[in-house]
Amino acid sequence: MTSQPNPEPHKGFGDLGERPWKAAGLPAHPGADPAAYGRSWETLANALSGFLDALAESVPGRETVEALAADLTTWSDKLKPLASPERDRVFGRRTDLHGRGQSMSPKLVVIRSDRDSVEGTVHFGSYFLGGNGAVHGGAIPLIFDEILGRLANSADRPPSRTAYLHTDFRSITPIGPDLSIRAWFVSEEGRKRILRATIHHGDTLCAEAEGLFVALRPGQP
Ligand SMILES: CCCCCCCC/C=C\CCCCCCCC(=O)SCCNC(=O)CCNC(=O)[C@H](O)C(C)(C)COP(=O)(O)OP(=O)(O)OC[C@H]1O[C@@H](n2cnc3c(N)ncnc32)[C@H](O)[C@@H]1OP(=O)(O)O
Repeated sequence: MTSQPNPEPHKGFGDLGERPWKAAGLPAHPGADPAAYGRSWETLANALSGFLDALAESVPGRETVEALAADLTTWSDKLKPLASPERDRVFGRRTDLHGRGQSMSPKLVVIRSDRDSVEGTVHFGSYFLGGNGAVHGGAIPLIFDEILGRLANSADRPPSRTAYLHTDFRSITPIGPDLSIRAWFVSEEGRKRILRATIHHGDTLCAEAEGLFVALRPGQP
């Protein structure tokens, strides 16, 4: 399987657009216009991730904790009235940005992608600490589902969902450094797409995964 690298690899990588909703038989929906935000949504997503890392690392005094809780509550109260249906939301839907404009999984920086494979870097901040400098064992399948799921749904393929995701933890995945991440198609037969991925720190294999993604039948959520 060979194809040309995408010159702007993160732009639209795994962008499902309206396909999931169409597959589920829902009408097209305008959604939020990413262009309306300029770079500000990216700045917000970076600030949010940076905040979570700083909070995870800090040992603040009681006054700071109380002030922070009050500030966060003020922002939640401002945002709650702006809640919108899933298809209109921006958080996690900005596939034109590295990291999709969200903080739930670490930022995936796509360096190269084509129809059947993708390569990039991932960096786990302190927010994703399990213990003793190693990434939490649940955060690793999270980034594997992200990269495999996006690749499985790339290049105008009909939307699919993860049926299984098998992860092998080969050595600790360190918090802090940029790690190399790679994913590729193994096979694509009927509705079944099998893909694999690896995470390396330098030459050390940290973790590897295999996922089965099954294309949704019409009306499947
Ligand atoms: C659509 C996405 C919408 C997102 C839109 C937002 C845009 C944001 C942009 C970017 C996002 C980033 C990207 C992330 C992507 C992440 C994706 C996920 O994590 S999805 C959440 C976790 N997964 C579930 O919740 C699935 C729950 N399970 C199901 O819904 C069904 O089980 C499903 C659809 C997977 C299959 O069910 P059946 O009834 O349609 O099909 P059957 O007949 O069971 O299976 C078909 C074939 O697959 C095999 N199969 C199914 N499950 C298997 C398994 N666990 N192990 C082995 N084989 C399995 C079967 O044996 C069968 O094979 P034979 O045709 O007989 O050869």
